[in-house]
Amino acid sequence: MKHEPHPGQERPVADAAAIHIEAKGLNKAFGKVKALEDINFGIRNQEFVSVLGPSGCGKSTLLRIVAGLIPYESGIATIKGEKVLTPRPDIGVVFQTNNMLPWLTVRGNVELGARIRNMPAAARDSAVDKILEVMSLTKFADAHPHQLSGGMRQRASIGQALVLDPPILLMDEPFGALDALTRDKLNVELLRIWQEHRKTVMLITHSIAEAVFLSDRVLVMADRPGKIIEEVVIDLPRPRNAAATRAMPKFGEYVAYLGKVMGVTS
Ligand SMILES: Nc1ncnc2c1ncn2[C@@H]1O[C@H](COP(=O)(O)OP(=O)(O)OP(=O)(O)O)[C@@H](O)[C@H]1O
Repeated sequence: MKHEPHPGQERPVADAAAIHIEAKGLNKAFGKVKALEDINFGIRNQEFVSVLGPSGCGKSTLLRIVAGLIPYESGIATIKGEKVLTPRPDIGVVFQTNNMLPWLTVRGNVELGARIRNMPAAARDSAVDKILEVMSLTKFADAHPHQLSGGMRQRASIGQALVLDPPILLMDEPFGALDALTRDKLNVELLRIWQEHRKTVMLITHSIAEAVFLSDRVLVMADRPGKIIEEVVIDLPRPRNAAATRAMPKFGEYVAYLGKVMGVTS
């Protein structure tokens, strides 16, 4: 695997080269189904890495292992050098179907993590206000989930994950259930948040264009058993802008190359 720094990548903080998320020789089976075999990768502090692959290749399994949500058989997964055993407060997780409780308002849902961690009320209120603003949900703070559009619900889910300001964000197809236009808009919002707050991000996606637009690096998985078969450094300049970045010839070249690797284009 290639972990050396690459051109076009700004590293503003001193420990930016530190590996935040790492897997070495990771294996996972569900009964006779070998979901993951010999997975090796590292994600650096503040790096944005996407994982692409066909349905069933083990992407969600990998993310859940890194999140400390499911056990694994052999090899090791680490966060900041510590073996992953259980969920950690320095990791925010966003899933495809949102985790919002229907009887709570948007504010009530977004502040859940802060309440569970016993954040003092004043700090909690100001953290939630800030997140609602960042996610453009201030006007909907008192609405209930069923009153929101799909895109707004996913923004609220991202808000839930961000409220404790975790340095690491794991996202499992967060925009998979949305229409293409809403998805493009949320891609731009996610990029803005990442550019402002610089988190270490692992994003699972089925969209090649989404992966190229957002990422510093893309890992491609194949199935049966789930393996990483390719790693592509996305050397597009940052900050990225939807129209300008997508119009770059290099953007099209990355999309075409990844399509070829995944067998979706000839
Ligand atoms: N709890 C489970 N019990 C049994 N088998 C499972 C379980 N979770 C996942 N699997 C199997 O492990 C393999 C990998 O599943 P996983 O959900 O990680 O794939 P994925 O790449 O995320 O798929 P998708 O893109 O469709 O979400 C599949 O064959 C799946 O059927």
